[in-house]
Amino acid sequence: MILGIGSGSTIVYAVTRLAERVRKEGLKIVCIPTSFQAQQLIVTNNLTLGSLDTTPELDCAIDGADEVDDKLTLIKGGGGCQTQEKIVASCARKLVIVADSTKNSTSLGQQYKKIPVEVIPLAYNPILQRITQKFGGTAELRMGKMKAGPIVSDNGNFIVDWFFPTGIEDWKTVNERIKMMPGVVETGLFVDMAQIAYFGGPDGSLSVKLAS
Ligand SMILES: O=C[C@H](O)[C@H](O)[C@H](O)COP(=O)(O)O
Repeated sequence: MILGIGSGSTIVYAVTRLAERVRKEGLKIVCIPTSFQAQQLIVTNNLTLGSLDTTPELDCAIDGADEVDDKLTLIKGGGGCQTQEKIVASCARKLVIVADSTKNSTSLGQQYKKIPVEVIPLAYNPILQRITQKFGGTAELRMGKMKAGPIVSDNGNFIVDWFFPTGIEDWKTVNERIKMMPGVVETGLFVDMAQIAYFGGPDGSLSVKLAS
């Protein structure tokens, strides 16, 4: 199986379990990373590392999410990895989301208040202005906590966080319009990409949401 490996804190649990099964059951799995973190995760768990250069068609990708609505529209990119995550997910026949129950919502904005957008550094200020002029809300350049200056993505770009207003329903159109702005590399909006989401509860319970 060719499997995309997502980024973030939740995917770590899935990869640990996957590595256990590969060891015990001798599963043959090639893992395609979605970030530097995912690559390290694959290597440190002794899984087989692949790339889109050699395997551009994936059976499945597993990833976390910052919020999942009832249509399985996702907000991703809390860790700034949405561009590679979306590329890998777009190459996979199936996208499976693993998250804790706080990420589960009926409509976006109930849990997570912003859409991360990866941008070419030169364009960050015009993009901050265009997004808020077109759609409202506020937007800011993501700054480092330990690093002085802006966060730089794995692709060498900046991240703009758009704190969107309430009431937006047509996320597909919003996503397309933001993507058309010169300098935008990728948004953290994943529309019609995930087929299934698993949510773990604090008591060990599991709930599942399927794309309609
Ligand atoms: O950029 C980061 C990714 O999109 C993550 O998958 C997302 O932020 C969820 O991360 P976590 O599992 O840490 O909540």
